[in-house]
Amino acid sequence: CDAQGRITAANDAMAVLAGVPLLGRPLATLLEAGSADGMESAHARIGLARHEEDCWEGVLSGAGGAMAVEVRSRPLPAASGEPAAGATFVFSRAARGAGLPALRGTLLEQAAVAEHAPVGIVVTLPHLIKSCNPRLAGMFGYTPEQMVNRHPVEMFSSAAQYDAFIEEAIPVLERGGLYEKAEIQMRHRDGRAVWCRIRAKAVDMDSQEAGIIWILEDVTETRRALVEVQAIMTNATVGIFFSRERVFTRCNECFARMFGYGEAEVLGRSTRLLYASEQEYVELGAHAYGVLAEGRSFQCEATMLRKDGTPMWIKVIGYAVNLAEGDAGTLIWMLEDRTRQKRDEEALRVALMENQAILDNAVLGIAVVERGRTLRCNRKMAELFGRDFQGIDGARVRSLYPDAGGWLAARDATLQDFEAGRVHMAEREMVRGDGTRFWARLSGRPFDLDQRDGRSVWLVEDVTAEREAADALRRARDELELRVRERTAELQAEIVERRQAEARVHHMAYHDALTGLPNRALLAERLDRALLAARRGGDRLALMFIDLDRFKTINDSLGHLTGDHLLQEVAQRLCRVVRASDTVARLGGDEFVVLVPGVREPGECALVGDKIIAALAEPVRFEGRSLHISPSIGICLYPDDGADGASLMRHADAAMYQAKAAGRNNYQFYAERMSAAAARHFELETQLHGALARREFTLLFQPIVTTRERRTACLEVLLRWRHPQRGLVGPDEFIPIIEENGLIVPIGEWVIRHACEQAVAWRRAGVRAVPLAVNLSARQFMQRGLVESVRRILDDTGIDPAQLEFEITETALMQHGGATLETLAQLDCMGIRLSIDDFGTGYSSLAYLKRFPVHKMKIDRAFVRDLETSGEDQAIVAAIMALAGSLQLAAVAEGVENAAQLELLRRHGCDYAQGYLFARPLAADQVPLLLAREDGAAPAQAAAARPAA
Ligand SMILES: Nc1nc2c(ncn2[C@@H]2O[C@@H]3COP(=O)(O)O[C@H]4[C@@H](O)[C@H](n5cnc6c(=O)[nH]c(N)nc65)O[C@@H]4COP(=O)(O)O[C@H]3[C@H]2O)c(=O)[nH]1
Repeated sequence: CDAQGRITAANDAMAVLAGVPLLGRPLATLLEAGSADGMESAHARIGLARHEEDCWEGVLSGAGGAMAVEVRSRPLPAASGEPAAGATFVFSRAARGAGLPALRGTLLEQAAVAEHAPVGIVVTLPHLIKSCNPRLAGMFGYTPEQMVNRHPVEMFSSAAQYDAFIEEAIPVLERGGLYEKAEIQMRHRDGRAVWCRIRAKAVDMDSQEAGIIWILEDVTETRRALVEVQAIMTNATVGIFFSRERVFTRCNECFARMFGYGEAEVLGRSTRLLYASEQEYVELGAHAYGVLAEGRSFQCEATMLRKDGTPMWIKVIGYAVNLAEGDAGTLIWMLEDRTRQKRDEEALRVALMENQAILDNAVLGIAVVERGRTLRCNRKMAELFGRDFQGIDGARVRSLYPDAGGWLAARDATLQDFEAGRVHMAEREMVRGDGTRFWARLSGRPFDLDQRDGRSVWLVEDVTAEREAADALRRARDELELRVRERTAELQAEIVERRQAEARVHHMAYHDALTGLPNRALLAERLDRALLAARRGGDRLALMFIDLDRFKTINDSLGHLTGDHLLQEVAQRLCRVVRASDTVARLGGDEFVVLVPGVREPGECALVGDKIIAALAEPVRFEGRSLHISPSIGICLYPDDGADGASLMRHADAAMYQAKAAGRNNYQFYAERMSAAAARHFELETQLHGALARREFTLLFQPIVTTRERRTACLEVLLRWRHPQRGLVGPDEFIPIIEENGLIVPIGEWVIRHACEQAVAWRRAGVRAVPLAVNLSARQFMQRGLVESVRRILDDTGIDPAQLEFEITETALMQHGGATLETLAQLDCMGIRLSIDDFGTGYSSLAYLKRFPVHKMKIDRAFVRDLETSGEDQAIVAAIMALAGSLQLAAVAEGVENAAQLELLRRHGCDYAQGYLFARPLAADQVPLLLAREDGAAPAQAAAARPAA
């Protein structure tokens, strides 16, 4: 027995005594309780007999029944202080009285044992089977009777094998020893192999006839099982090892490979070498043995070490082979290297954890949806929808939409995309748990594109703020665009305005503000261009200088408004009569210029001149008045009259003055001599300015006489300019100039004053009182302060207003209608007489004439000059006389130079006449002489008749 009391070896006699398999069996189980003190008793005895032999009696309960035995025990040697490794026990039947009955009893017992022994027992004589028990006969397919006297060789595979066996066994047996063979292949009657373990002993060393007793144990099955186990062990893909008391007893190749040990390297060593620490070793052992002791298999996973120290994750399964043997039993361990799986699992676990972490920390809502329900979603999703995790998990997707319409639209669009194998992306309005809405950007895709109605994963992002920001941005952009558009429009308007302003400025710079006609600057440009073209083309061009006759009078008397209107009208008419290629320009005042390029011959210019005169002949109607205007036109030609613009302008101007001198309302072509006249004109104009102050003016007096008596009825006051170099200058030469430049007003006033003073002087000198007729130019007449000025002169001089007459030309009278009437009325009121000068040259309105408080009309010299030869003039004179008669006006004929004229005038009933026939204009000192002559009296003192001034 070993230290635990298990039988480790037994001899055949013992086997016969016991009649049961002994190996591994606790010895105590053979000893009847009470009689042999059981196992404890055996142990105790082994312990007591640690170092000494013992002898005791007990009862052996074997297969054949209870048997009194005497037991001698002897401990196996052990190191000092160590418990015994085991003990040998020698059982012998207790000698309870010797004698035949006892022997017979013994034989019977032995026979019974043999009969029931589970092992084969055979007694052989040399080469002959003497007897055998049924077990043995059965093992080889015979009955015991058939076995007796057979040659043992029949149980061997071959004679040679038999011989070798005998040769091996007999020497041992002959020495009295116990022959043992663990395994030998023998032959069944039917030829199949029977594997046996054999033990043999000579029955009696001294008697060969006693034979040899062989005990054969059929180990065929055991062996097959062992082979099978070995095959399993060899081919297993898991590591397998057997242990006993935590010591390796066996291991397979796989185990050796797994742990890096050679197979033989581990056998006999403690399984501790598999563990990293003592603690792990102890803990796993404690745990495993607890489970195994209950008859259950033990399973666990543990870290174990390879030989080289690398750890492995091992799945461990342990079985106890023989529970009855307790801790000393054999354990089978199967070890599976799950390191890689473990690693994979760990990686998977980490991946899952990472996934979870990603899901949990994702800034997007993430949900897995199947059949309209959320299967799973992350924390952000719950946050987005304001619903707890449980609430949203498994929620109907429909409930995340504010209404059925929104949900159906989303669902249909999703299906469409999924069916087309596309990811569905959209922004939709969704609803939170509390009912509030928000805009979400959704991105969904099916897990498996082949199963479109299967699971899908959705990413959800709250884009409300983003949309609001985008909206705000859009609005801001729209607003900005609007502002930009507005500003652009403003800028464009500004640019247009600026351009217009520039154009206006440009226009203003080059055009006359009143009429819109080109001004002097533009005219100069165009003239230069036209000259260039004419020079190149060898053409002629004409420059026509137009001055409006008596315009200044109209302007001063009727106001600028009327003057402006008149100028505008003239401008329009001029434009109408010229060609588009011609230029009509206004130089200022009443001066216009027409530039006519491409003139072939001077006759063309005459045609233009006629057209202009005709166009202006038509009166201009303005504020109830008919304004009569006429032009004086000077024409010059390039290259005939000048080669450059300046000289052409000068010459046209000169021609214009010539036209004025020629009685106005006509045109004159430039001639060389005109330049001299014009030069003279300018010279006079300059010199006239200081003439009054220099007392260069003087008055002449021309009598107006009665046609019958030729007696002076009146004296016309005629102005002369005593020019320092030129001598006396006639009014026809300078009156137009001072009318133009306005000096007529102060000079005219001087004339009235001086005439009155002269009249007073004559009065004082006793000269006959003859009324003085003073010419009033239109401009003078229309001057606002005229009446006051005359009144002042009357007051200052003390002249009798009845001694004063004013002569006003017909044209001047007719031009100014209502205002004229008022002035005339005021003068009439003051007692001053009025006469119409140059009657017949203007366009008198009878209606006006009737209303004017005039007393005389003077028949223009033009009608008198050829009176005696011109029937036409006579008819005119007759008509004027008839008119004067019907208006009860006195008529005065001017320019009567001969008696025939006088005669005719008389005949026509003209009472008064003026002309060289009677007297030329006289100096003041000659008047008293004339009057005295007429009166037939001595003339008054001329010196005394000079006015005081
Ligand atoms: N050939 C010819 N001429 C004759 C004859 N009898 C008189 N005359 C001229 O005829 C003009 C008559 O004066 P008017 O018709 O009022 O024409 C005047 C008058 O309209 C104007 N005038 C003269 N003095 C003044 C004045 O003090 N003030 C204004 N406003 N005009 C004046 O100047 C015009 C010319 O004056 P005058 O040169 O002095 O010329 C005078 C006179 O010398 C004649 O038989 N034959």
